[in-house]
Amino acid sequence: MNEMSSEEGYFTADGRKIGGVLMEMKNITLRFGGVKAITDISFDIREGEIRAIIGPNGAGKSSMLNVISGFYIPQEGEVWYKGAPRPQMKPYEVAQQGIARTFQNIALFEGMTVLDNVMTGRLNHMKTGLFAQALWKGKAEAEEVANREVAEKVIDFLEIQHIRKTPVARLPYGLKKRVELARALAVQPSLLLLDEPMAGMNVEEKEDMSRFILDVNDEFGTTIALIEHDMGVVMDLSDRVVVMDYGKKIGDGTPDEVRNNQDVIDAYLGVAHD
Ligand SMILES: Nc1ncnc2c1ncn2[C@@H]1O[C@H](COP(=O)(O)OP(=O)(O)OP(=O)(O)O)[C@@H](O)[C@H]1O
Repeated sequence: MNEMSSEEGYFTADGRKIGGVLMEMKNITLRFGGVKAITDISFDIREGEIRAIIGPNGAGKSSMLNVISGFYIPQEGEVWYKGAPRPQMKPYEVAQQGIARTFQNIALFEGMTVLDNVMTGRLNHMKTGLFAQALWKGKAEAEEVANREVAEKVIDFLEIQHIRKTPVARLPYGLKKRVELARALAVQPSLLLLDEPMAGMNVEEKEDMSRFILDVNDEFGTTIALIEHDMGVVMDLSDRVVVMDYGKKIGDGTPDEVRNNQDVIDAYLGVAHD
C-alpha cells in the first residue's frame, strides 16, 4: 500500500488502482440442514481488485460464491454492496445490480452461435419492451445496434472473432470457457464472479485464461472475484486471497501472506484439524 488511506484504496506494485470497498461479507453463516457450509466468515472485495477464494474440496467456496451471487441466502450475516446492506433478492435482481458470473460447468446455449450467446449478456440492458418495439421501431433498432456494439467489442477483446458465427456445441472446452467469460463481460458488470475458471483446462488454456482475466481487469477496471481449486494459478493472478477450509476462513491477505500462513500450509497438506 502507499500514501492513500485504505478507505480510499491503494495502488498495486504494477500501478493499478484498487479503490474502496465494493462488497463486504459480514459474519456469513450458511447451513444446509445439519451441515454448516460456511461458518461466520467476513471479508471484503475492493473496487478494481482481483480477489480469490481458495480452499480444498468441500471448503465452502461454491457456497460462498452462491451467497455473493444471491443464489443462497445465508442464515446469519449480511452482504453489503456499494455501501449498503443488500436486501434479500432473487438472483436475477442481483444480476441487475451489475453482478455477472460464469459457471463451473459451462452454462451456454449450445445450439446458438457465439455471437448470440454473448448477446444474451445484453438482455438486462434492453429497455425497449416488445410492445414498444412494435410501435417505435427506430428506438428498438438503435438499442439493438448499441448492444451489438458492446458484444462485438467484447468478442474482439477476447479474440474470438473467428468463431463468432460458430455454434457453441462445436467448440473445444477452452474456447467455450472463453465464450462464457465474453457473455459475462457483455453485461458490463461492476463485479464479475468466476467459478473455477481454470477447471478442466490444459496448461496452455490455463495460461490463456489467466492472461484474459488480467487483461479484463486492466482494460475495463472490472472487479473480479474468483473461486479456484488450483492454488498456484490463483497466486499469480490475485491481489488478495481468502482461504477457506471446512467452512471457516483460515487466511486472508496478499498471495505472499497467504502462502506463508501456517494454517493454510497445513490445510493444503491435509493436516488434521481439531
Ligand atoms: N446444496 C447443498 N446441500 C447440502 N450440502 C451442501 C450443499 N452444497 C454444499 N454442501 C456442503 O457444504 C460443504 C461445502 O461445499 P462447497 O461445494 O461450497 O465446497 P467447495 O469448496 O466449493 O468444494 P469443491 O472444491 O469440491 O467444489 C460441503 O460439505 C458440501 O457437502
